[in-house]
Amino acid sequence: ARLAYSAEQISVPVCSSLQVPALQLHVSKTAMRASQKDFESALSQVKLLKDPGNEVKLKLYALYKQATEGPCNTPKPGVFDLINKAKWDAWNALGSLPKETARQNYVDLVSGLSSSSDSSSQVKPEADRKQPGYETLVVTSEDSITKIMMNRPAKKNAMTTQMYNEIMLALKAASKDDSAITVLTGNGDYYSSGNDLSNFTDIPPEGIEEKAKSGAILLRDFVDCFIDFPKPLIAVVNGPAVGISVTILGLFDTVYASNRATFHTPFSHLGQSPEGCSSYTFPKIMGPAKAAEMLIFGKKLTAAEACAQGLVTEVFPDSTFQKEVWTRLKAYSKLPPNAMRISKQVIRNREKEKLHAINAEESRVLQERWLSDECTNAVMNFLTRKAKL
Ligand SMILES: CCCCC/C=C/C(=O)SCCNC(=O)CCNC(=O)[C@H](O)C(C)(C)COP(=O)(O)OP(=O)(O)OC[C@H]1O[C@@H](n2cnc3c(N)ncnc32)[C@H](O)[C@@H]1OP(=O)(O)O
Repeated sequence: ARLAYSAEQISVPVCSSLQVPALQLHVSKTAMRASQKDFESALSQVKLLKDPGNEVKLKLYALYKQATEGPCNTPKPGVFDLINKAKWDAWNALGSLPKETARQNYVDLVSGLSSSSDSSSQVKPEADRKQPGYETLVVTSEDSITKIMMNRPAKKNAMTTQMYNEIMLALKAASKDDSAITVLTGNGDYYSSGNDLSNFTDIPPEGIEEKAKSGAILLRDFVDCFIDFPKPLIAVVNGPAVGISVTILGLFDTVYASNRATFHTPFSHLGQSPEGCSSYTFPKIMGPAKAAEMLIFGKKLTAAEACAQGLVTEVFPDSTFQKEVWTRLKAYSKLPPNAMRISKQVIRNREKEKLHAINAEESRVLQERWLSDECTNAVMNFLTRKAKL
C-alpha cells in the first residue's frame, strides 16, 4: 500500500492542510511566544523544500495535526481509503503527545530537512569531488554511484601498469564504499585502446621472462577484481574499445555504448591470445562462431553488432549518450542496494570458481605468448610505426 502513494497524492492534502492561518493555532500563551514564531516560519519553510518523500510528509502531517488539534480525534478511514488511512495512522501513532512537543518536533524536523537540502543542493565541481590518490583515473562518488574514469585521453586511455593498479585500488574501494553501483568509463574520444603496448619496453634487469611473469600476475589480479566485484558494475563505453577493455566486458553486469563505439580484440595480429575470461564469456554470450571471429580473427564490431550479439546491453546516439545513460543510472542507483547486490550474487556466484580458473589459464598462456617472436615483432611494429612513416 505504501508504494501505491505517489508524491503528488500525498503532497496535495498534506500541503493544503499546512496552509492554516497562524491565528487558528490553539496553543498555550507561554509556548506561543517562544515557538509559534518558529512554527510559523517552519510552515513557510516547508513549502520551499524539495519533495522530502512520503514517509517524511506523513510525519510532518501528523506533527502538524497534533500541534494544532491535539490527539487524533477523527474516525478511522476505511481500509481502501489508502491515503487518508496512512495520514490517520501517522497522526494516531502520536498518541497523547503534548501539542507543544509536537510543535517543537515539527520545527526540528523542518530545520533538519532544510539544512540537508541546502547541503545537497550545493553541487561541487567535479575537481572538488574527485577522490585523491589517482594519476591515471578520475574517481568520483555521488548519487550513490562511484564513477571510475580512465583518464589518459591523449593516449586513447591505453592501460599502463599504473592504470591497472589504480583500477584495482578503485574497485576495491568502491566495493566497500556506500555507493550502490559502480561505473567504468573513459575520458575523451576513446573508451580504451587496451593494454599500453609500451608496457612491453619496460624490461627489468632480471630479463624478459621476469617481465612476462609479472605481467601475467598483474593480468590475473586485475581480472580477478572484476570477477569478484560484489556490486552492479556498469561499463559506459563512450567510444572505441580495444583488447582487454573489450574482453572484460563479459564480466560486467550492464554495458551501455555510444553508437560511435567499436569493439576490437586484435590478439592474433599482436601474436597474443584472449584474456579477461573472454575465451569462456564470449562463446557463452554470442555463440562460438561469432566469438571465434572476434577473438581469433580480430573482427571489429560496431556498437549495433555488439548489441545484437549480446555483448552490449543498449546503444545510444552519441549526441545524447551521456545524458540518457546517466539519467538512467541515477534512477537505478536509487534501488535498494542490498537487493541489487544479492541479485548480482545469485546471478554470478555459481560461475566464480570457474572464471578464476579460466583467468589463471589465460594468464599462463599469455605469459608464454609474450615471449614469442610473433608478439615481439607485432609490438615493435606498433611502437616504431611513426618512425617508419
Ligand atoms: C598486463 C596485462 C596485459 C593484458 C593484455 C592485454 C591485451 C590487449 O589489450 S591487446 C590490445 C592492445 N592495443 C592495441 O593494439 C591498440 C594499439 N593502438 C592503436 O592501434 C591505435 O593507437 C588506435 C587505433 C587505438 C588509435 O589510432 P589513432 O586514432 O590513429 O591514434 P594514435 O595511434 O595516434 O594514438 C594516439 C596516441 O596514443 C598512443 N596509443 C594509443 N593506443 C595505444 C596503446 N594501446 N599502447 C600504447 N600507446 C597507445 C599512440 O601511440 C599515440 O601516441 P603518440 O604517438 O605519442 O601521440
